[in-house]
Amino acid sequence: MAEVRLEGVGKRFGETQAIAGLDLTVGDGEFVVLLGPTGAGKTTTLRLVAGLERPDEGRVAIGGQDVTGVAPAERDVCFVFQQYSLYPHYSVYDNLAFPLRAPARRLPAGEIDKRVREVAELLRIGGKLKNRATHLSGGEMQRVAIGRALVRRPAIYLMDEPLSSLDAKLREDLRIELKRIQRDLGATVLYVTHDQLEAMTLADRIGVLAEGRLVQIGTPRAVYERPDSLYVARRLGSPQITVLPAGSLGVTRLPPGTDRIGVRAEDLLLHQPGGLEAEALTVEHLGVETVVLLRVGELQVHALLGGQAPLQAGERTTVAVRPGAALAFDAEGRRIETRGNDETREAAYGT
Ligand SMILES: Nc1ncnc2c1ncn2[C@@H]1O[C@H](COP(=O)(O)OP(=O)(O)OP(=O)(O)O)[C@@H](O)[C@H]1O
Repeated sequence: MAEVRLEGVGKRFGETQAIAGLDLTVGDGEFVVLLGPTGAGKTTTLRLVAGLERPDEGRVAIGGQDVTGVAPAERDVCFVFQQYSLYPHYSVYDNLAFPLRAPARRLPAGEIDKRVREVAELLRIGGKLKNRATHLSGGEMQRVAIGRALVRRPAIYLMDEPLSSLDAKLREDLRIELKRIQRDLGATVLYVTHDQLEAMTLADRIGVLAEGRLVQIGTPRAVYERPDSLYVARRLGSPQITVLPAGSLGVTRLPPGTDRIGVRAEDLLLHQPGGLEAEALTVEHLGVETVVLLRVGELQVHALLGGQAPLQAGERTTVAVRPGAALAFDAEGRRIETRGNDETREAAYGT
């Protein structure tokens, strides 16, 4: 595995500046997830690393070697796409073995067999090795597609929403497996997803893209708790952060220049003596937590309560923001950091 570095990379398609001034390093053995809305440049970033696109400016280095002008086949990368691309007439075994049988690799048959069986076990398709690829469920096919990448040991795995075509349960299982496998192999991964749960749980660092620019990169916790901007704050958190004019919801201790506040759903406390009058508009019981949409005067805010909260739609309650938990943003949507604020926040969470 190896470090991958993009320096000052720009890529334009006609009028569209898909990527601009991108500096990004994925450390050796690191799992970096790219997040961003559609068209932000996530796939283009992967394609630039793979060599499927040439940058207009800047350079790409893999393991310290400048590969900007190197053809995809000569780059030591492995791409996993959203949709499985298998050889339909081959068995699962042969699909998995295929990348290892390339003449250039010159791997002994015993070594190929060992790797295929190891990866098949990891992905729990060991019992299906003799099946034709077409005689598998969609989830099994995608496991084989991921397996075809994992049998190799490239400098970096590039994964473009590899789990998005799977059902929720399988997605969760494979997410956990993928993280374990990545740790075991010490693999370097650059991964694209729209799924913030995947981003939060898989990533060592999350990079947030906006219109081809990397607007923030950091650990999932740092990006969630200390987003640089409203744009980033809105990318993580379910339900989404509520953004309100400064002075809303009784939050008064705010730094100078605060234009809007952001309140995470888990930072709203219900049944608070002295809190603001509120009405529950909808109550969603999700098992481990309950999502409540509250009307507070003219405003609507989402609250997230632990467990099965004994609250019903139409019920009245009182609400307050956890002291120090509101995020402050200026008129341009940049977060204003104040020591006092962050200390209070830490005190509020006991961290
Ligand atoms: N081959 C191409 N020709 C023209 N425009 C392109 C091409 N590839 C990408 N683009 C444009 O570049 C921008 C970035 O595209 P990209 O596919 O990287 O976004 P993305 O963040 O991966 O989006 P999504 O989440 O929808 O996959 C978009 O505006 C897209 O329309």
